[in-house]
Amino acid sequence: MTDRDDLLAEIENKAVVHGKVVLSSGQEADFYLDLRRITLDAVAAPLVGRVMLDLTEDLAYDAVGGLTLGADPVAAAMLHAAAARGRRLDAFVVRKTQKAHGLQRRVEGPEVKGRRVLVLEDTSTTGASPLTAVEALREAGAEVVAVATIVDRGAAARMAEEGLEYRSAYTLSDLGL
Ligand SMILES: O=P(O)(O)OC[C@H]1O[C@H](OP(=O)(O)OP(=O)(O)O)[C@H](O)[C@@H]1O
Ligand SMILES: O=C(O)c1cc(=O)[nH]c(=O)[nH]1
Repeated sequence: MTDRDDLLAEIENKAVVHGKVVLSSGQEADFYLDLRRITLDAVAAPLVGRVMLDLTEDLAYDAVGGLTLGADPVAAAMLHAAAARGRRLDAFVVRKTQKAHGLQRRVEGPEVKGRRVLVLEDTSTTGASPLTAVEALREAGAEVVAVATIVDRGAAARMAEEGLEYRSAYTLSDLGL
């Protein structure tokens, strides 16, 4: 079994919830993928880090993150998996709105200005969330090299429209959904 196989089994066993739900976009669906049950799980999170590093190993970037909250533990998992491989990889968090006090930053963590960054998601349906992150990162002076998600629910066309390189570790068909 590879990390990719092991993570797929973890997602199938722990994250798939059947039943009517309203999604972030307002669309209705018959199932939900609660990837937080994966990215915050002691067994699955280390797999997330390695699988997402493997998925993007041909891309040149040195910081990862995305729109809080779904992207945050994915970024942390990649940071730690990279460190275990002897690679330095920073993480960042894109706030949904700019902080009004303190340093009033929208992108938190080590400075991203002038750096090549990978935008992350746990799952993408319309792609609105990673596009919000892309916009904030470009405003902060970062160069976005690609968007990567654990499970794609249908955002590939939107990403292509925006001219963004897009990777997903799994699609719904991998999950039999
Ligand atoms: O591709 P999209 O249409 O943007 O939908 C997917 C987004 O929805 C979920 O987050 P949610 O908006 O529920 O917020 P959260 O991360 O704060 O839980 C998920 O973590 C993605 O970020
Ligand atoms: O589109 C969404 O909001 C969404 C779908 C899904 O399966 N899981 C999730 O966390 N968000």
